[in-house]
Amino acid sequence: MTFSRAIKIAPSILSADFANFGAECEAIEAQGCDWVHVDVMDGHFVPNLTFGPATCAAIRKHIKGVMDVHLMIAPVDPYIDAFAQAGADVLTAHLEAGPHIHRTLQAIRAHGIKAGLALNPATGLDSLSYLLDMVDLVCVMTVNPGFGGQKFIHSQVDKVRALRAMIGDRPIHIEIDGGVTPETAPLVAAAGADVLVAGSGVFKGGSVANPAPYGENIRAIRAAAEATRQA
Ligand SMILES: O=C(CO)[C@H](O)[C@H](O)COP(=O)(O)O
Ligand SMILES: [Fe+2]
Repeated sequence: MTFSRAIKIAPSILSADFANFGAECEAIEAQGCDWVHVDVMDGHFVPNLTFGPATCAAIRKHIKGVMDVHLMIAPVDPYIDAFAQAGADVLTAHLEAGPHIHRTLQAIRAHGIKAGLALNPATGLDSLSYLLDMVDLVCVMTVNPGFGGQKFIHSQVDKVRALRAMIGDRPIHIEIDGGVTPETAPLVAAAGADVLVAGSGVFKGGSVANPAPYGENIRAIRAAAEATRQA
């Protein structure tokens, strides 16, 4: 993975057909997405359950590009090895998921993959200043984690702007997760985000049998984000 601040669209398969993940991943890649975002939920850290490392390993075989795994689980440390071995290119843990996030990030990087740090909407940037040499991606949650299809939380745009200033020239991605649409994408892109996760915003209107809407949705989000970058 070479580092670039170009806009990347990362569809969240939380909004895909759960009985058809392989074909869904192939469809969104064929329709022009950049990364595939995989949401792991444990029913404890967040009030919803999805799947574990075996499903991630199965999905991996159907993704040619970057598999971006978002762990919404606590504790997280006992599962880092399993998700790394499942083929994650980026493995993201939550700052709020345990008392030893520095150790968690070390454990992810020990696998030679990118370490991501996710922040809930109510979490500030203070602790991050001590972790900047340990992260390859910071994920700003623009919804409370746990469900797709929620409304974008506008207070997070200022956080993205402050994060952009804090990161400076370091090769760290800023990822936005939750409520991304052609209306909200320009706000976060202008503030400095480069990875835009979108679940409902990409999958709406389409299916494996009719994937063209996936491409239209991806292009609409990308165009809106890129327009504000150039403005
Ligand atoms: O991590 C997540 C939820 O916790 C999902 O990635 C996120 O919600 C994407 O879904 P949508 O674009 O529909 O908001
Ligand atoms: Fe996510």
